[in-house]
Amino acid sequence: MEIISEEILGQTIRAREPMSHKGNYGRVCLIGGDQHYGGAIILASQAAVHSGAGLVTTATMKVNHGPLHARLPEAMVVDWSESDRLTTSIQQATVILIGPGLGLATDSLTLLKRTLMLLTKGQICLIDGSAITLIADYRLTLPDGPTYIFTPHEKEWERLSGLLIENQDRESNRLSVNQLKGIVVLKKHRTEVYLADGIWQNPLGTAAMATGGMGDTLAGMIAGFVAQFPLNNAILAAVYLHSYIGERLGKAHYVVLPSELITHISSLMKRFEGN
Ligand SMILES: NC(=O)C1=CN([C@@H]2O[C@H](COP(=O)(O)OP(=O)(O)OC[C@H]3O[C@@H](n4cnc5c(N)ncnc54)[C@H](O)[C@@H]3O)[C@@H](O)[C@H]2O)[C@@H](O)CC1
Ligand SMILES: Nc1ncnc2c1ncn2[C@@H]1O[C@H](COP(=O)(O)OP(=O)(O)O)[C@@H](O)[C@H]1O
Ligand SMILES: [Mg+2]
Repeated sequence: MEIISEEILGQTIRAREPMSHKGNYGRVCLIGGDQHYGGAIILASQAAVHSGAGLVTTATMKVNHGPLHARLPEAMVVDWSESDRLTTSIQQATVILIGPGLGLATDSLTLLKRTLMLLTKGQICLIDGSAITLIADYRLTLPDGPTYIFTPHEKEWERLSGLLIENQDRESNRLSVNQLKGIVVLKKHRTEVYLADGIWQNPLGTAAMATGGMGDTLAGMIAGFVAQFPLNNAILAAVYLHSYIGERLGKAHYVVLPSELITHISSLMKRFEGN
């Protein structure tokens, strides 16, 4: 197992080409946010935009449209029950993130199944929060073709892998990850990233980050990073930078609010950008 270090940031976050445009920085489609958890998809969308994703579309329950637009006019919004528009947004996306605040209702399950069916080869699909729980509860199989990134916390990983939290050692995790045919970001105090060819541990992070919405924020950051940078490095850099900011803010704050962390992403990306 290797430890992620600060060099990953300069190696991954590149200075932008002068002639580039938003189309060069990925189209991210985020799906989630029911009537109870609108904040989760708002945070994920903000994190994707602040990480530099070129175009962001958020498919969420209609009740969340006003709040999302008020906080993040950069995002386009789709009513997740409008199936034609949703289909187009998913088909046009280079990166799809499903799960933050999706909820576990029948409609959410239907939406998840429809999304999975629409995915094609070359797309990157991040699976977080409720989407992980639904896949575990209903034993959904994921179509071959897309690249899958799961971002479970330990309890979600227990549901998905069948491994009790106390049995989640690296060897057992590796075997379960291999069966999933995806990348797993196992979130905890010292988050572990299971790539196809190795396991990486994040050395950063603090209990000041233990507050609702912090994982939704990480999911949005990973989505923004994989939309722009090479896959494995993008995941490692997003995980590292999320905790780097969290630790810095945690020195002066008892609790770090995800919405505050998000406001620091872009300035730190600028500080660490490589050529
Ligand atoms: N503002 C919002 O709208 C929020 C919405 N959220 C959404 O709520 C849905 C349910 O997610 P939750 O994670 O809250 O609920 P879950 O029921 O999936 O998991 C939370 C439980 O797991 C346990 N647990 C064990 N190890 C853990 C670890 N390392 N990290 C975190 N929890 C651990 C906790 O004690 C807790 O009881 C998701 O869709 C999520 O995106 C949450 O992110 C909270 C904030
Ligand atoms: N004690 C801690 N030390 C380091 N990181 C933490 C700690 N508690 C939470 N985090 C981080 O905060 C995030 C929490 O994710 P998650 O539980 O999915 O939150 P939510 O679903 O509420 O958004 C993860 O990235 C996790 O690593
Ligand atoms: Mg979560």
